[in-house]
This record gives sequence, structure tokens and C-alpha cells, in this order.
Amino acid sequence: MTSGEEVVGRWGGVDVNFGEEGGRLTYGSYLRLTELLDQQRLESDPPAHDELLFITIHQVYELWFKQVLHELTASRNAMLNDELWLAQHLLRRVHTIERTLTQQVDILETMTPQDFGEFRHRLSPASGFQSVQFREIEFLSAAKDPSFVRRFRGLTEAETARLDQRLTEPTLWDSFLVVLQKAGFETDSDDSISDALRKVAGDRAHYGAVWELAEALLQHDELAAAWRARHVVMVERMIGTKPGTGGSSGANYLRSRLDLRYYPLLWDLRSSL
Ligand code: HEM
Ligand SMILES: N[C@@H](CC(=O)c1ccccc1NC=O)C(=O)O
Repeated sequence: MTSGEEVVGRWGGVDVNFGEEGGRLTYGSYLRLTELLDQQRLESDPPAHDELLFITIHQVYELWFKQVLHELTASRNAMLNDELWLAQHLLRRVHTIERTLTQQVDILETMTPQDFGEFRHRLSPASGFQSVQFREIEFLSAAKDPSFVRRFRGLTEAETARLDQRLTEPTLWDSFLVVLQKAGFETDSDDSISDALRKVAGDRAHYGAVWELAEALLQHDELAAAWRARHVVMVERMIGTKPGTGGSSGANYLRSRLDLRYYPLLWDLRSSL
């Protein structure tokens, strides 16, 4: 304990205090539950039964996106600092979150298209397309596309600043290239990078940590693709071929995003192994 803090109890043989100025921390105050549980406001009136589920699912997604950004940013920084074990450890945590995010679609699919139809017309022009954190994850992973920032409507200043920052800062791929350079490889062209990847893959005894990192990046890429595929099938089940509330062609637009890969050179490598 630091001096000046009041000891107000003992637990398991150790002195404990109950937070600042002796105010007792509770489960609810620590987790800010009054604020958190007061954030579900329905648009439908009279309230559509399933709208609470729809809002809850999306809010849970955004909380996990926040965590994913926290971990990916730290993993990127770890690569830049030559901390390869930490970088792959954090990526593995991200994988487990990403699997959970894809599984969550099952819960939303307990909603029928008819029940979604009760409140869907109230949502326009809002859409998942406007998820800033989702786009931050794409930018940080390596898929930087400034046109998304231009197409966003109604961004706050802080959100624009966050996206601009993600567009300028190093991606996970940039930091992986630094790892390859520090391992003695040239990375000035796709050919030299592919060459380096083949050497790493061919001598795992020597380049084990670099190989594990490459595999963890590929896994992140694969799990993002799995989410996109799961999302579009859910969309077809819910709204068929209707246009999206965000103004796109709907499932057609989403299908055009299915081939997106963050790390094409890691996929190309497969053909030469
Ligand atoms: C009933 C469930 C859902 C339907 C029918 C649906 C439908 C759509 C449609 C049609 C689009 C294309 C943009 C547009 O609106 O024009 C879209 C985009 C998107 N949705 Fe959903 N969505 C659903 C649930 C979710 C959930 C739970 C999330 C989780 C955050 C989500 C995240 C996104 C994201 C991130 C995009 C942009 C994808 C991209 O640009 O690649 N959606 N959604
Ligand atoms: N774009 C969906 C509506 C939707 O799913 C949505 C609406 C508002 C906020 C988030 C949403 N989720 C994903 O797109 C649709 O066209 O039905």
C-alpha cells in the first residue's frame, strides 16, 4: 500500500482499502452498470419485441471491436519493438474474440425476417457500414481504403480523427515487414517479400518465431473472411435481395467484399509450399 491510503479491511491476511477516499467499490460502480444498462433505446413505437436483441448484439460487437483494436494495436507495437512472442500471444487472443463474434450471428438469427420487418424501416439510413471501429480494424490490419472515410455520413470530429490516424499509422503488415527486415531479409518488393516468406517457411527451426507470427496473421485474415461470409448469408436470410438501409445494393455489395484479404502474399505462399 502507498502511504496516505486508508486501510479499511483485511482480506486473506492482506490489508485492503476500498477505493478512493474509502468509498467502497461495488460490482455495479466498477463496471458502470447504471450507465451501461441505460444505453438501449428503441426506435420502434410501440416497441418491437426483437429490437432490444438487435441493439444488444450490436453494442456487444462494438465492445469487442474496442478490445480487438486494443490488442491489435499492442500486437503491432510489439512487432515494431522486436517482441515477437508478445505479438503472436495478443493475436491469438484476437482470434478467440473473432470466433465469438462470428458465433454471435447465431443469436441474431433467432430473429425472423417478419419480426425484423417490424422495426427495420425505422433504421434507415443507419447501417453497419457506418461502424467506425469495424473500419479501424480493417485499416489497422492492412486494408486501408480512404474512400470509406469519404463515404461515411455523420461522423463526429473525433471519429474522423481516429480514422485519419489509422490511415497514417503503420499496419500489422508494415510491422511484420519490419520483423522480416530485422531477421535479415529484404522487403522492398513483393518478390523479395515472397522470397523471404519461403525461406522462413523452409527453415522453421531457425525462424520459428517469425513463422508463428505469419501464421497468426493469416489466422486473423481467415477469421475476418469467415465473419464476412457468415454476415452475408445472414443478410440473405433476413432481407433477401433488398437494398441495404445504408444505401448499398445489400447482399450483392457484401458479396463483392468476400474476396478481400489482408495479407495476399501469405496466401500466395501456400501455392509454393
Ligand atoms: C439483421 C441483421 C443484419 C442485416 C440484415 C445486415 C445487413 C447489412 C447490409 C445490407 C449491409 C450493406 C450496407 C447497407 O446497409 O447498405 C451491411 C453492412 C455491414 N454490416 Fe450488417 N446486417 C446485419 C447485422 C449486422 C451485425 C450484427 C453487425 C455487427 C457489427 C453488422 C455489421 C456490418 C458491417 C461492419 C457492415 C459493413 C461491411 C462492409 O462494408 O464490408 N451487421 N449489413
Ligand atoms: N443494413 C441493414 C440494417 C442493419 O442491419 C443495421 C442498421 C442499423 C445499424 C446497424 C445495422 N447492422 C448492420 O448492418 C439492412 O439493410 O437491413
